[in-house]
Amino acid sequence: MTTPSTDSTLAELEQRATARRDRPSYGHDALIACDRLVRIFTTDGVEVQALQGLDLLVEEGELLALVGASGSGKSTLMNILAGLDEPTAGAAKVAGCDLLSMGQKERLRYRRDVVGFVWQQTARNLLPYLTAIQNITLPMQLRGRVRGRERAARAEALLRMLEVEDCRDRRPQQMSGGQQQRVAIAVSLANSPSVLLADEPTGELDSATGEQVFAAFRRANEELGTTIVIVTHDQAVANEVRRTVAIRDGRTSFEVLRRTEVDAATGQESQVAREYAMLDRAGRLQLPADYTEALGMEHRVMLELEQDHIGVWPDGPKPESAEPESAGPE
Ligand SMILES: Nc1ncnc2c1ncn2[C@@H]1O[C@H](COP(=O)(O)OP(=O)(O)OP(=O)(O)O)[C@@H](O)[C@H]1O
Repeated sequence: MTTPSTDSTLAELEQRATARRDRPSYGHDALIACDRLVRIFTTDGVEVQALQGLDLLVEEGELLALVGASGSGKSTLMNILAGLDEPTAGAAKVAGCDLLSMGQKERLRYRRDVVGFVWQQTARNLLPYLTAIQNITLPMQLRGRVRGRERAARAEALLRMLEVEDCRDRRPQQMSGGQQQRVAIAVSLANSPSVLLADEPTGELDSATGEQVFAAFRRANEELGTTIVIVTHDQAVANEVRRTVAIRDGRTSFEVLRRTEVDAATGQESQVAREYAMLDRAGRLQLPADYTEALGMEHRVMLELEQDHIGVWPDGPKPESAEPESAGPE
C-alpha cells in the first residue's frame, strides 16, 4: 500500500540521489588529485605497501612541500606523479590527465609537456656534454612547437630569471652544484609544464646554496605561476612554504598551513603556522605519535561527539579532568 508519507520519502530519496549524482567529483577543481592511491611493490614474494590509500589535492599555483620519514612513500608518490611509475589502485589526475589509463604515447607526451622534474642528484638533471643554454633549448627542440629564435629567447629569459646567465655557455662540470640545480629548474620549465616536481633538490647542497636554489623555485612559482611540489628533508625549505604536507606510512597524515597575520594595533606582520590532522575520505584520522604516546593511547581509544568537537580519550575510565573541557562552550 502506498501512503502519502511513503511517497514523500521516495521523492526525498530520489532528490538525494540526484543531488549526489550532480555533486562535483572529489578534487574536480584541483590540478593534482590523488584519490586513495595504492602502490604495492613485490620483491622476492614479499609485498611492500609503499602507498596505502593516499589522498592529496593540490590547487593550481601552489608551492607545496612534502615531508616524511625515510620510507614513508614520498619518492613513490613523486614517481607516479612524474608518469614514471603506475599505481596499483586508486585514482590520480594531473592537469586533467588520468595517470592510470594513459597509454605509452600519452605517457610520453605527459612527461614531455605536462610535468617537469628536478632530481636530487645534480648529474641526473643535465646532459654533461651540453652547455646550459643547449640543455635548456633541447626539450623545446624535442617538442618541436617553438621556432629556433623563440627557443633561444625563452632559454635566455629563464637563465636571467633564475640568475644563472653567467653559466650560459658552461657545461655542468664547469658549474657549482647550486648553479647546476638552478639550470636544471630552467630545463624543467622550458616547455612551460603545468607542474614542477622536485625530489630533494637541495639534498646535495650546503644550507646557503640550498636557500638560493629554493629561492629559484619560489621565483618560478611567483613569476610563472607554475605549481610546484618539493619533497624535502630540509626544515628550512619546509618552513618557507605556505603548505607542508606530511606523509606517514603511505598516507597523508598532517598538514601545516602558514599565513601572514597583521596585528590590528601595531600593524606588525607575523607568520602564523597551524598544524592540521588529515581526515581521509574513509574517515580515517592519524593521530600524531607524540600525542598518543604522551597519553599512553594504544589500539583502542574512546570517542565522544560534542557540539563542536570530538573528544578522544585513552581506553579505560575517563579522567574527571576531561569532563568540563569536553562539555564545550556554554
Ligand atoms: N622499486 C621498489 N621495489 C620494492 N620496494 C620499494 C621500491 N621502491 C620503494 N620501495 C619501498 O616502498 C617504501 C616507500 O619508499 P619511498 O622510496 O617512496 O620512500 P621515501 O619516503 O621517498 O624515502 P626516502 O626519504 O628515504 O627517500 C619503502 O619501504 C621502500 O623500501
